[in-house]
Amino acid sequence: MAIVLGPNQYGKAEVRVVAVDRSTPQHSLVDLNVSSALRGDFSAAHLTGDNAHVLTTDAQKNTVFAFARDGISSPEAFGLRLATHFAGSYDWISGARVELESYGWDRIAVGGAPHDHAFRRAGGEVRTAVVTADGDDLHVVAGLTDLVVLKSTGSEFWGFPRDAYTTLAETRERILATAVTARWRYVGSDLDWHATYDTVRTTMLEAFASTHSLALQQTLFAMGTAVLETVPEVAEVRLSMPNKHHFLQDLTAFGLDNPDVVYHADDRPYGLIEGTVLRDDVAPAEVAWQGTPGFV
Ligand SMILES: O=c1[nH]c(=O)c2[nH]c(=O)[nH]c2[nH]1
Repeated sequence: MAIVLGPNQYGKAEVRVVAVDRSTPQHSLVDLNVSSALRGDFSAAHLTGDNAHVLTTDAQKNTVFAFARDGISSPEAFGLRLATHFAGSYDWISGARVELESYGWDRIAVGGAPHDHAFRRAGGEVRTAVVTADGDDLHVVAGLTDLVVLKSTGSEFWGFPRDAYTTLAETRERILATAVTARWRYVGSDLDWHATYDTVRTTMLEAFASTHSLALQQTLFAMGTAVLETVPEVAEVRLSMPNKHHFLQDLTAFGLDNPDVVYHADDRPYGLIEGTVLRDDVAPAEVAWQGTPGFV
């Protein structure tokens, strides 16, 4: 029996970088959380503490700030620049994974006009990107987290089996609410990242709204399908959608009826519906997802 080093990667996690564009009186800013991880032959550092192959995590952090000096056009483009730089920097580095979160800032309206240099953090939703350089291959997975949506009708749930522990009543009318976490993998690494992101996000929202839902699972598949039908550059969509239950509150103790008016928004437990929707003619690329924890 021998004990050997298995797969490994290392880098700097959660570099918080804010880049301000002051080139016109109307400033704009990009606010990112960037994590880099290098892959390659780092066995000596692990086995003997020989750091000759270790491009320091401190240098990786510095690279993020230095590259930001040139401006950040999009999380995807910035991630591609970093990943190709790291993967090409030494011959023992075979690849790099760069994960980015992008926090939105909206202009504060003053007297109804958008202010030039005062901003309000946009809602809880976060745009994400994961760029992986694997040898000469580049993979871009874009995404979002915490896109919270609700439908006040157009959702039913019935027809499920009733075992000894099933107490849930069938319903033809319920609130459907979820916080979408989605990641989608692009084929190609030279897209209009902002426009494509906006199209995917809008398509998911429209599919959520317009699908008459018989299950959150059906809504998930409809959302993924709509994205693949609308954006040919997307190869697969992975979705994680908690079922944010809204239970009709019993008001009979107060002599009141409740004809689908008053609900208890329960925060936990929640159903967790997760799935992948993909084209069957596109080659899988598991390396694009390596290091991304959880279902998506
Ligand atoms: O859309 C739903 N899917 C389920 O799998 C499920 N299970 C449950 O209790 N309620 C729901 N709703």
